[in-house]
Amino acid sequence: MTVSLHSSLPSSLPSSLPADPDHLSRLLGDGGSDALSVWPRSARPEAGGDVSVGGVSLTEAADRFGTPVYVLDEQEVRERCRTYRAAFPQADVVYAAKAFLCRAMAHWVREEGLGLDVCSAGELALAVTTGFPPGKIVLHGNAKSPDDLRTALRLGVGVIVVDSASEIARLAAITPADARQQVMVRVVPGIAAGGHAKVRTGTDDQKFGLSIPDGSAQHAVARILDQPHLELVGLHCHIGSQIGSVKPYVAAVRRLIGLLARVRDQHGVVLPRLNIGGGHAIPYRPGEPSLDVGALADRVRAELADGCARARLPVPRLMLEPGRAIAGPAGVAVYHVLAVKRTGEHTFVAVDGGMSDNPRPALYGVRYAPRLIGRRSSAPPRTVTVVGRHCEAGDVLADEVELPGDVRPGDLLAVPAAGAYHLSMASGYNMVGRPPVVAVSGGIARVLVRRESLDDMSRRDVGL
Ligand SMILES: Cc1ncc(COP(=O)(O)O)c(C=O)c1O
Ligand SMILES: N[C@@H](CCCC[NH3+])C(=O)O
Repeated sequence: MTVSLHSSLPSSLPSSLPADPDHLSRLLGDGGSDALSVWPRSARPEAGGDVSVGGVSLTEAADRFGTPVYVLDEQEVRERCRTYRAAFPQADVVYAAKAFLCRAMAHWVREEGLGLDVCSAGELALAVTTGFPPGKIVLHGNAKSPDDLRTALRLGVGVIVVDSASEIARLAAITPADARQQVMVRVVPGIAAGGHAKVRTGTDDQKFGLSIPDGSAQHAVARILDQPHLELVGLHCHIGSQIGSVKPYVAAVRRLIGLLARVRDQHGVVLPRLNIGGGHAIPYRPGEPSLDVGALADRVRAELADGCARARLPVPRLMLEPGRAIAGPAGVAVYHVLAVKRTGEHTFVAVDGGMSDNPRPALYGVRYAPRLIGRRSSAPPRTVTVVGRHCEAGDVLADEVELPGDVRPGDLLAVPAAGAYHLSMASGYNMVGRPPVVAVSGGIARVLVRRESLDDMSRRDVGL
């Protein structure tokens, strides 16, 4: 099966709307068929250079909610959840909340049959207080605080993924005598994969997980098996983020099966579950690769079947944790241009957001594809650098992108693929306030998370 999350527009589009990406691009005046490939599939050109998402005009959304504003296409999120469910019908798919979490998001992924991966008491409490079943939640973290662990036990999370030796004793000490907490061990399989050095977590000698070669993973397994109130249900790995190929996952599965076999040989215990984490790549600019979820499902299933047969193990139940690939492509950020500055070599287009709502270009050098919306321009394109409003020269949102040469203050710029790791990593820098999140679906816009106000910020400042 080959299912690409980006390959086509859904067949259920209203017939009055053009369903051919080439046609959409021509209407938008940008020529190539690739131009809309990184937008939510509901994106449509509208009169006067506007674009709608989920049937809602982005220009109107900017007017109504102010800018910067993050627009999240509910159906895109739901369809992405369904793609995973269809590709992995026998597996537990849990959405990695760190990509983006709010109450509505928790509802959507639950309604689509996914579990949730959280990594703090905060993410956990938000999910549970909004009705997410705690048994479908997995708790992660390389340094879980006492509060994280206590909250997880109190609320009854399904699985805690142990990430260090010291965590085992801490967890065992606070697990109630009449309880048995299910745990997995996070293993480092020794595989380098991921879109940037800062997001590669599959190699030894780093802060995440427990190494196989130095014996830490096996040691953790033995210690957990000694704890009467902990039930070891499987192994976990998360090899990195923004991974565009299935090969590293197959290699990771092979190594984890090796460890499952050693656990069986040493302890006589057959672990029933295997969690291969998330990390599936999405394109941020037209032409960039995405991970083929169908191919991943096929190859992982085949490797599990072969590897387990060779090791004479039953095939464990699979778990996976996509974050970015569910939320990322569903989001579009909309900014107003505040200033345009031409220097000797560059044109800087400064917008009313920046690294406080999207730190990713500054952190990983990620490149985005902003576009002018809300008016048509016939001006020839110019290569510009879209920058933010923050007090850093490195506050760049999109380096070296082509925009119409007459881009000017008051214009609107929309940045697609903005749904993951923007607002969840947003900061209070310069006290500009974090932008709102507006859900769009069926022509209706509704605020999910309101804009952070000066009042919100000043209420925390309680000293004199
Ligand atoms: C343990 C774990 N699972 C899942 C994810 C989700 O990753 P992604 O959003 O790249 O799918 C992460 C973040 O990289 C993670 O650390
Ligand atoms: N935050 C990162 C990836 C790390 C994911 C969490 N382990 C990003 O924006 O791409």
